[in-house]
Amino acid sequence: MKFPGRRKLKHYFPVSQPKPILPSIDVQPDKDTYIVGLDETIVDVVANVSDEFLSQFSIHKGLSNLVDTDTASAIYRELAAQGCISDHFAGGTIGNTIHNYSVLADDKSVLLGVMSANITLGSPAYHYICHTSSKVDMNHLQGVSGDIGRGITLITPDGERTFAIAPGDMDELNAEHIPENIIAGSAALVTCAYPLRHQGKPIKQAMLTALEHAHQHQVPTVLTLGTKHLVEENKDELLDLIKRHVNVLAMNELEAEALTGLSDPLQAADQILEYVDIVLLTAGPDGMYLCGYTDDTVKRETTNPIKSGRLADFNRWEFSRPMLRSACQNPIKVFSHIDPYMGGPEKIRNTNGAGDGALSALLHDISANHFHKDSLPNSSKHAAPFLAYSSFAQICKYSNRVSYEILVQNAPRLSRGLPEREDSLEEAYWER
Ligand SMILES: Nc1ncnc2c1ncn2[C@@H]1O[C@H](COP(=O)(O)OP(=O)(O)OP(=O)(O)O)[C@@H](O)[C@H]1O
Ligand SMILES: Nc1nc2c(ncn2[C@@H]2O[C@H](CO)[C@@H](O)[C@H]2O)c(=O)[nH]1
Repeated sequence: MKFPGRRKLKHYFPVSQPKPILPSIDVQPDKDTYIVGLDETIVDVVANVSDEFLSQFSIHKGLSNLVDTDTASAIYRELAAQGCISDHFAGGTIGNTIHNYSVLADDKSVLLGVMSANITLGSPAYHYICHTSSKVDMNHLQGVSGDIGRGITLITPDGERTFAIAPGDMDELNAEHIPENIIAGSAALVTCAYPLRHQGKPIKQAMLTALEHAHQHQVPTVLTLGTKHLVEENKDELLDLIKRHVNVLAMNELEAEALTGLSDPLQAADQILEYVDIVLLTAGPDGMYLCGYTDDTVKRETTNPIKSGRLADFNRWEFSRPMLRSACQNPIKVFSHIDPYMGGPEKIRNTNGAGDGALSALLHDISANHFHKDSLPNSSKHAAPFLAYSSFAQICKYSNRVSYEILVQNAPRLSRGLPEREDSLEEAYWER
């Protein structure tokens, strides 16, 4: 397990202070630290198109649109005819998140979902496996006779990404295929709201079963909202699911507004904290918010400049570490915000996966805490039952840095981890 590291506020990078030494003799190698992700298995077919192309096929810009096989084939034919397909990547919002987690933590994650039982060269399943980290354990996938999903990812000239999803067999995951013991031993279970839009498909029950197992075994549950119209269309069901089963909720500002009716991210996060323990809210060029709870007795005041928005002095306690609300005797709400790292890349060609990247950093911090607690249960770091290894402010910096990396790489999955120390930072920073 690689640790998330410390980052200076100025650049949000790791600094050179010595890292805590972890015990080497008493680490039990057979005691894995891992997270579990449940997803619709999707391969992204990436193409650059005009805004008119989206209108031609009645595709809503910026959203994830479900399309039938005929429409997907027609779009694909048109893209091939125009010669604008630029790549095939493994995708799926949770597939991306756990791949990135495994790259950042240099450690194992387990993917639950379906996979074509017979994989031929060049098929969607083939591309999925080729582009997934070898640290993602795929031994618990359920075999299906058909194809996994295809997510035609249409990038418009402004860098915005829009999906046309042809589901294939991606929603055929059965509840009987969910391994309770694997979930029970994990540091967190992460899944997304997308299965809710496939009423009548087995994946929805599989997801609920996985969440119930996690809940039963006190494994933190993490849900990402996916896309705005999914939230609008399934709001009541989603809220019910969130209140019953979810500890950490991740979303962008549009999804937060769809859920709460509040366009101000801080106010939306404040309301969502009535249902969950941690909110990760990304807001594109406005950066991101990480909000949650800590106990009044262990709260820590920030030394960063105090910020005010719709909530006054909202980041005052951002140096505190997250806790479950139910683990606090006197819970207080904590809010942290960060602007995009270095103002964001100079040119953004494609924003696909920036939010997934932020979530993978938060998961890394949660699992590092789990690992540290297993290894050194008497450490002062565990004087209270914290949910994460670092403070809200520190996790914000880490998540933001990972989002930046996704944006500059122009791909939703990290091809390498972050450097421990970025020595050339000063030159790179001032040269711009
Ligand atoms: N235009 C931008 N300029 C600077 N930074 C950006 C921009 N867009 C995104 N970012 C960075 O990436 C993070 C996540 O972006 P965003 O809110 O767009 O995620 P998202 O909509 O959930 O993306 P996805 O669903 O594709 O993963 C932001 O918090 C910010 O740090
Ligand atoms: N699981 C799932 N992922 C999706 C869907 N639509 C888009 N995505 C993924 O979202 C990722 C970006 O966040 C892309 O890599 C897409 O594959 C969907 O309907 N289900």
